[in-house]
This record gives sequence, C-alpha cells and structure tokens, in this order.
Amino acid sequence: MEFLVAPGGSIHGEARVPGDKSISHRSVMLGAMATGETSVKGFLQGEDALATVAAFRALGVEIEGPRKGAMRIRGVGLRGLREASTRLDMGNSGTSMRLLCGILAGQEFSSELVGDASLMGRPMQRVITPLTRMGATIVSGDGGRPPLKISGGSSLRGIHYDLPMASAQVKSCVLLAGLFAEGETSVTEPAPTRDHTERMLRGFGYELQSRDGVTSLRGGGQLRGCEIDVPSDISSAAFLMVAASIAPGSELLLTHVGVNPTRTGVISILKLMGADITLSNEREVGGEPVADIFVRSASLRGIDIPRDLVPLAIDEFPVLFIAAACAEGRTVLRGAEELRVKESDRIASMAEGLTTLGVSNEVLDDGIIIDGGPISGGTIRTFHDHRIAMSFAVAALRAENEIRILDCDHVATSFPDFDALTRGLGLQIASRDGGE
Ligand SMILES: O=C(O)C1=C[C@@H](OP(=O)(O)O)[C@@H](O)[C@H](O)C1
Ligand SMILES: C=C(OP(=O)(O)O)C(=O)O
Repeated sequence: MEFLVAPGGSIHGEARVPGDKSISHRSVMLGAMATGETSVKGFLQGEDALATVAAFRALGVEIEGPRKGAMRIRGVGLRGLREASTRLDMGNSGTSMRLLCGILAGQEFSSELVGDASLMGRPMQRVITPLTRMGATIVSGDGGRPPLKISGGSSLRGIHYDLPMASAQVKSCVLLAGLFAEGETSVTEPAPTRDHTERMLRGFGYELQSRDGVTSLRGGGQLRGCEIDVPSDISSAAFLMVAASIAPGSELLLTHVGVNPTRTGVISILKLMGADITLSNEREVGGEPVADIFVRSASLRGIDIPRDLVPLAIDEFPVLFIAAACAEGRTVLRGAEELRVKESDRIASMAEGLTTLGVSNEVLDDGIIIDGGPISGGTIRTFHDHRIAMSFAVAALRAENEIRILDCDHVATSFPDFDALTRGLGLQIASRDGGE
C-alpha cells in the first residue's frame, strides 16, 4: 500500500486517536499473569499489540476480543503460562519481543521468539545481557539478533542492573523477569524513560519502589486482575500536533490523550519551537495522566533540542524532523543514537526523504541538523517503518507538489486507519495498493 498526498490544506476538527501502544502491550502481559480477570478498554487494535495478544493466546491464556478496543483477559497467575506449540512471532514489534524475553526467561518451559525482517535485524543483546546475569539461558542469532531461544527451567536470581542506555524496553524486561526471580531486582536508568510498566504493576497491586532513578521489586508476589482504560497514544497524536502546527489556519482538538510526563517530550519540544499547544481537562485515568490537547497553527523556529528531552520524545523524532523542516532557521538534534535501532535507522531514513524533498540536512552519528526551508514534492521510501510513512504524509501540508510515499503497510502496526482519520481532518491523502 502507498500514500499519495496532495500538497497544502489545513487541519480542522476534533479527533480521538487510537490507544497507546506501550500501555496496550503491558495490559495483555500483566493481565495474562494476574490472578482473576482483567478488562481493558481503549486497547490499540494495531498489529504490534495484536502480536502480543496472539503470543499470550499461544501461551495458553484465554483472551476475549479485542472488539472496538474492549478485551477480557482471564489471567492464569504468575506461574500459569504454558509452553507454546510453535515459535512466537512478534511481527514488527520490538516492545513485544523485549518484554516477553523477561517473562519467558522465568518459565519452566522453553520458547523461541522470531519477528518480521525489521525485527530480525534489531539488537537483543541489550536484554540478553541482564537476563543472563539473572541466570537465564538465551541463544540468539548472529550479533545478538533474533531468533531468540530461551531455555526453560532456569531459576532466576534478583540483580541490580545499571542500564547502559535509556530504554524502557530493557528496564521493563528486567523488572518483569524480576517477578520470577529470588530476592530483589533493581534497575538504574541513565535518564528517565516511560514508566508504564511501573505504574501498571502498581495498578495490579504489585509492590514496587522507585527512588532517585532506581526502581526495585521482589519476586514471587501476585498480580491481581483489574480494569484498564488505555488513553490515546501521544505518539500517534504527535503526527496531528505537528500537522496542525505547520498547516496555516489549522485548529485541532485531540481528546483523551495520554500525557504521562515520561512521554510529553514532543509537546515540550514543539513549544520550544513556538507551537501553540494547550492542555485542558487534565485528569488521571487508571494511574495514567490524560488530557485534551488543543493545537493552533504557529510559525515555528529552529532550536537546539535539549538532550534531556530525547528519551521523552524518542518515537516522535521522525515527525519532529518535519516540524524542523517547516521552521525558520536551524534545528539540531544530538544524543539520539537510539533512533538508529528502531524499525529502521530513523536518522538515515528521514535524512533520505528530507533530501528528496529538497530540505537541507546533515546527518550526525547521534542525530541530525535540519535547516528549515521550502519542501518540494517527490517519492519517498519508508524502509517499512510506520513512523517514516506518517511523517512524510504530514509534510505534504507544506509541500509544493504531491508526495508519494511507498510501502505504507506498516502504518497498521501503530495507527490503523491513519489515512481515513487524517483525511477527515483535512489532509489530502489517498491510499492505493502498490509496493516498492
Ligand atoms: O517500552 C516501550 O513500550 C517502548 C520503549 C521505546 O523503546 P526503547 O526502550 O528501545 O527506547 C519506544 O521506542 C518503543 O516504541 C516503545
Ligand atoms: C520503536 C517503536 O516500537 P517497537 O520498538 O515496539 O517496535 C515505535 O513504535 O516507534
């Protein structure tokens, strides 16, 4: 599938974007290992979260739905998962694979994890190292990449792990393994990252300490089934925040968006660039902060992106690069080498597309420099990366000619119906079957 996006237009109206992907994954994982039933609403019916659902079904958990975002999980308890009869295919989803490694390392049975071409190329040594220290036995493919064969029957022991990189997936993996470990497991982060695992563990009644950047728990407790209301995904809302900011004459209300402070780096960065964004109706839903977000178009200016905001906006950089292309002056991003190991190398993928559209940029090892200026039109490669596809669709609002975006199937991993929803708000987007 490819997108054809006509140049120009503005963004108007109100929208509720699909559920948060990180929270959706965790709702299935913790619900499956809880005692009693967990009911979820607002679940993201995107391919990544559905890969997690399929994996837990294969591990013997009964899950009803999801239907219109509603799902019921009959928890089997911390020790109730059963051996899958096949390899577990996590599709495109790094979160599913890394968090599941932590859970599967603590089981009596063995498992094998695989994924699509993108996931088979992503680094897994970052979870293998701490899990091995805890006593797990994991065999990977070349260079610490999948497939991952996790041996059953290892008894795990709690460790303290100093995370070498700011990664919520690695932190969550170690904490989830800690549920099955003897004694205390703790992690120190080099910088704060999304804390959905910690919040949700508490929501399931699990005791957990977080102090001065160290999070710890003791193994052998119990998760109690509960009700989860998944907010809209700020990472999906980000495409629309940038769209409404860069398209003159836009006014947009995004409702029920998750605004957990470990996720709002995109709002902070856009505001530093001069964006007109207001939060209202701020409330807490099931342990997660939620708000409505109003965006009006504004003239943006280039900035040096503060390094402490990088982990808090990690998935939003592709679309922030589009904001930078539409800003007056130069934007500099550094300290973002993690972008190179996402679904694609997001620095290289975005730089190629920006260059195609005539936007001057310089690639750095750990970031990029972008000079704002006119955006032409052209044909963009996405490298099968959903966030690259959606970012260049947004760029069309300020382009001089049509933007054709190849290979957009992966948009369904995180934002199903992106084209229909954005068309309803004013983006002149058409999708048609076709490949690279
Ligand atoms: O924990 C999570 O749900 C996620 C953590 C981030 O990955 P890293 O932990 O690799 O930074 C993010 O990029 C990913 O989309 C989701
Ligand atoms: C990096 C992402 O996801 P994951 O690591 O789960 O594949 C993303 O959605 O941008």
